[in-house]
Amino acid sequence: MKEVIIATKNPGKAREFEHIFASRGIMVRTLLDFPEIPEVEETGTTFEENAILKAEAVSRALNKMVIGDDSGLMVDALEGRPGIFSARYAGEPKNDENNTDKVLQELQGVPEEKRTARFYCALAMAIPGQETRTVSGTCEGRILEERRGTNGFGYDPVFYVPEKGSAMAELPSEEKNKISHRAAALKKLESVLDAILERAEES
Ligand SMILES: O=P(O)(O)OP(=O)(O)OP(=O)(O)OC[C@H]1O[C@@H](n2cnc3c(O)ncnc32)[C@H](O)[C@@H]1O
Ligand SMILES: [Mg+2]
Repeated sequence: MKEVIIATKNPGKAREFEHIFASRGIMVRTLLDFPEIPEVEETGTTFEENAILKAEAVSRALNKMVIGDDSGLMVDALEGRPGIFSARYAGEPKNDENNTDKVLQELQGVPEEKRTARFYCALAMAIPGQETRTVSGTCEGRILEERRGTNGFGYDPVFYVPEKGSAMAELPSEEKNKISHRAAALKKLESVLDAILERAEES
């Protein structure tokens, strides 16, 4: 069976990649399957740099093709924060609940029309002996005043998706996976990825 390795320890992301790839008959493995690989330090100054750091470190460790995902929430009224610091916005250790509370607090009193935001996802594909490629995708929305829904992960309960009329966390995973920043980025990797997986299966 075709297989793709994603350099993530985030179970929410892992689930999404599993769903997206399962529909195409591809099995996903993540760092949750390789507990011996240490967490990669995200020292980059952009989503792309961090995605590359994760993909290349794990690709070197396993000598295989690996995809890294660095993503986050950018809120206009907060000048793009939490941005690349989305995972640790409320401090260490990272905690989705506290991060979401912090964004809600910072936006207290900000009217609906000024609560615009977007999710951003950078993906890096590292292949041994080749130059790493990056792609990105976004998903536009705005920040709600309180949580809605229990699906998804991270900031999904406070992220309203106008085209769906619901919070991201109210959408079933099939719906999120059609419109998400992650799905948009992955679509741009599709053709390259298919070619690589075909070749891997033949050899
Ligand atoms: O680095 P890895 O191991 O992949 O896991 P992480 O959780 O640290 O992931 P990031 O460094 O990319 O940080 C992304 C943060 O942005 C948030 N985020 C990313 N994608 C999201 C999504 O689809 N829905 C909600 N929140 C998301 C999420 O809360 C993460 O903590
Ligand atoms: Mg991280």
